Amino acid sequence: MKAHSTKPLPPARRVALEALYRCLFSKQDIQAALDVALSSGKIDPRDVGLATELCYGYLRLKGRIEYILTRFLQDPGKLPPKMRLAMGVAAYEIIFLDKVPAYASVDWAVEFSKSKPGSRLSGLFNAVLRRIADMGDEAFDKDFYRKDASLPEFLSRWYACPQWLVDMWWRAYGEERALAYLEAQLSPPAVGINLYGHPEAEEIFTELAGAPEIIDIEGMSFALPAGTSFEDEPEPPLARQSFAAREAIEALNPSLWESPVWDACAGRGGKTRILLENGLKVFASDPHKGRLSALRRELPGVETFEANAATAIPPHQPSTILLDLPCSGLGVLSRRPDTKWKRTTKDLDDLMKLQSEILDNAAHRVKRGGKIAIITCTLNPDENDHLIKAFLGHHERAELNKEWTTPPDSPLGEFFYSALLTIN
Ligand SMILES: C[S@@+](CC[C@H](N)C(=O)[O-])C[C@H]1O[C@@H](n2cnc3c(N)ncnc32)[C@H](O)[C@@H]1O
Repeated sequence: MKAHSTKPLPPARRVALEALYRCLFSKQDIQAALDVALSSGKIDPRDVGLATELCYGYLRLKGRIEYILTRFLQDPGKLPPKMRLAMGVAAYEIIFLDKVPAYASVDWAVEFSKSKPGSRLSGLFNAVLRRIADMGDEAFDKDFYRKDASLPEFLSRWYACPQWLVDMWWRAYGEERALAYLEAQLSPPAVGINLYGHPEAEEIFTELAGAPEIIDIEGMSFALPAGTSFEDEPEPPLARQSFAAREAIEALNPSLWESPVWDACAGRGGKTRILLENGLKVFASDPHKGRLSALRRELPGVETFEANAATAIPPHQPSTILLDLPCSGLGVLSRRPDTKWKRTTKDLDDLMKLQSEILDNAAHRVKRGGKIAIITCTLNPDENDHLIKAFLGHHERAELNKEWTTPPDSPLGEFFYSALLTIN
């Protein structure tokens, strides 16, 4: 007799599995995938919270969980992808979510396994998930992950990162920094908020300055500890803004830049805000229509146009160009943990090529004696200092004024690189 599930999945698990499937198999960004999955019906706010936690938590720890599954399953690769994902999410709940009793996780996952007609997976799900529930502290014991492993293999399992990334960080940054980066990407980052344009910004800042939970304040931005949640999502004129990104641009002293500034990879305008806050006159462009419309909504006074910065001729000659470059995002895995499962080394090569084309075009467009500011949110020397070094190698008129990187022990949990050049 065929086993068929009749019980629908509980809402948070339905949303999480749909979002994770879209994210991992249709390559959608996790937040976009989650927004789509959440839009399919009215969902209790507690379920929204649990679905979000399952998506981000699972993606942060997916490598560790998959290793655990290989220890209890003869051939996890034989499970259909949706089933393997469901087993992984249930395992994540059992190991990492104290507030969900293990039997509840086993229950929904076993029920879900019956939805594949004729597969007889329920016995397997039951057996594997019960063994995981019996692991107790062993799941948090590093020795469990060392079995038959070289050091890089162990690090890849424990820090839930693909091995090419572990190898690259170790090679490029050395043991101490690589371990700091690996550790940081396992937890959510600090929460950053920007108040530019808020009519009561001054009062709010005076109140906030003494608040014990504030990690840092600068200009119109402040950072709160990871996991800080709000009853309602901040709305304009409040905006979420990575405080580490702010530090990267502030390190280049934007208050001393000359206007007009062309923000040539402006996206939704996160950095545009900081430029405006520094009293600069800005015009902004990006090839992505949706992001540019968000910028227009949030910062209506800014002149914008759609453009590829590798080839565009801007409508005015800029004195300064800000290049918040499209990059591999390996410095912000704490915020976007799906990136580590999707990036390939081929992507890194393609991005480097685009970055150097953008940089070359900027060198031709900026006025003589003007500046180019570069920012990336990645930890990959080829997209950071090596990119700049190669640029300086074939642009005689270019001069490096400053380079900056988020310190590895930053409490913000995100890592940026920035550099300032003068084109003489
Ligand atoms: C790191 S994000 C920018 C974030 C934005 N500056 C902010 O602070 O909100 C990189 C941006 O580069 C844009 N981009 C991608 N390819 C580009 C290209 N060829 N020329 C210009 N921008 C590009 C992406 O659409 C994305 O918005």
